[in-house]
Amino acid sequence: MRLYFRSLGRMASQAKRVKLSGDDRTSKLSNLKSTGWSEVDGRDAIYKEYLFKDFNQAFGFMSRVALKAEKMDHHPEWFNVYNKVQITLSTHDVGGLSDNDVTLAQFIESVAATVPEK
Ligand SMILES: C[C@H](O)[C@H](O)[C@H]1CNC2=NC(N)=NC(=O)C2=N1
Repeated sequence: MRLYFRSLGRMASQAKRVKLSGDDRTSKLSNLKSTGWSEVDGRDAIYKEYLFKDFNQAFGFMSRVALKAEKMDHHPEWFNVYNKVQITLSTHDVGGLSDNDVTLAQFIESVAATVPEK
C-alpha cells in the first residue's frame, strides 16, 4: 500500500515537470523573489541561502527538506557548511524551472519559518 501511494506521488510529480513559461512563470517567480529566492545567472534555476544558529539547526532543516524531496521525487542541489545552507532548485528532466521547483521552494520557506532564533 505504501508503495502504491509512493508511485502515485511520483506520477503526480512527473506530471508537474513541465517547463514554466510566460505570465504563469513571471507571477510564480515574482512570488518566490518576494521571499528571498533569486534567479541564477546563466541557467534556468532559482537560489537561496539560509543561515541558522549552528550545524544542528541547519541539519535538522535539511532533514525535513530531504524527506519532502524524496516524497516528491524532486531533489535540491545544495551545499552546507556548519550553519549555512545554500540551495539551488531546477528541474533537470526539463532543463529549467517547473511547478515542482515552486512547490519545493514554498515548502522550504515554510520549514525555515518554523526554526526559532536563527
Ligand atoms: C528518475 C527520477 O524520477 C528523476 O531523475 C527525478 C529525480 N529527482 C529530480 N530532481 C530534480 N530537481 N529534477 C528532476 O528532474 C528530477 N528527476
